Amino acid sequence: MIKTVDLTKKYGDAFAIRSIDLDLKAGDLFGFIGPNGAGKTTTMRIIATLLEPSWGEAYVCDHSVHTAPKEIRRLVGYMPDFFGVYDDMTVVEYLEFFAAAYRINGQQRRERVNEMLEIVDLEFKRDAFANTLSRGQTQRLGLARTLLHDPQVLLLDEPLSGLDPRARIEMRNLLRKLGEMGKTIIVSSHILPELADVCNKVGIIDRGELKQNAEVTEVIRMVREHVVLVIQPNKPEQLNAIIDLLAGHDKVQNCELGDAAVRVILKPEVDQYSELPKLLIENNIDLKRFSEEELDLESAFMALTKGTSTRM
Ligand SMILES: Nc1ncnc2c1ncn2[C@@H]1O[C@H](COP(=O)(O)OP(=O)(O)OP(=O)(O)O)[C@@H](O)[C@H]1O
Repeated sequence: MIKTVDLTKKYGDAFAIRSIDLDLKAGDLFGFIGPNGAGKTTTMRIIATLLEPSWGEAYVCDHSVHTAPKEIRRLVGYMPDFFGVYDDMTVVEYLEFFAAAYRINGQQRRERVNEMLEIVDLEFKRDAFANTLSRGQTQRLGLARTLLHDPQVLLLDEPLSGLDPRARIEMRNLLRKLGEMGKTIIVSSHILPELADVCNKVGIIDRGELKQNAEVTEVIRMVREHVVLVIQPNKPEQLNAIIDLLAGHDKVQNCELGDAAVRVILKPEVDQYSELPKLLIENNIDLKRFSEEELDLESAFMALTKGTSTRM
């Protein structure tokens, strides 16, 4: 769906981006994370055919930005980080104006605009002046505008920035919904946790270079060399008995006593451990919880990118 090869943009002697390789499939939701000035906007503007690379290639659905920019523009919806709304237009008029620019006319235009308002949950503001919307509502209006021509690919530059926590949750849910609709989405942010639970792939860009680019599940796997079990008995007085039973086991590296549970770190490469719960039950441990500890994406990335810019 989106592919870039050795994509590079220089301004004078300075590299805005350097040799960026991306490969995104239909339905991918790619979190493009990096500090201010890292090169996110530059990359997205090149894919959107708004900026020419110094060298390298970018393809959308196998169309090259060099040879088929018109085709790409039909396939891509780009939402810049800042965009203006017109003072004297209502929400509906604003969307109708842009729908007309996409040559969507008549009854189809009205239907399309209504559909977009429903997707971004702005029907209740349809007759409000666009410049009276909150920041979150304005971002959703921008997204509705970006979706008007039903693009397969969405490039969203910092859609969560400046939103309050509630608006952020709403926008994240909206991103999920668009992912479920099968769109391929690149969404940028300078804050990792904002995107951690929405995306299936994540890349970290820093000073123009892509430092990490992987499936979210892969990142977690790379970081997690050891399976960590969380074992909680119904009766806290059995915590020590759990440690006594497991500490010397040949699959167990270490046990840590917590307030209500024991964390059991297995030896590297051990991922089969069915004998452990059996052992506990045979020794009359009354188990409330026996599960693998979940690792969140932020911790995973922090572990992987030690030494990367601290500006994030
Ligand atoms: N027209 C330009 N002339 C010179 N340098 C530029 C130009 N546009 C961008 N740059 C530089 O290229 C680098 C990448 O900028 P870019 O806007 O892509 O970063 P970004 O990751 O999108 O940052 P932000 O989150 O602040 O938008 C920056 O160092 C920026 O100063």
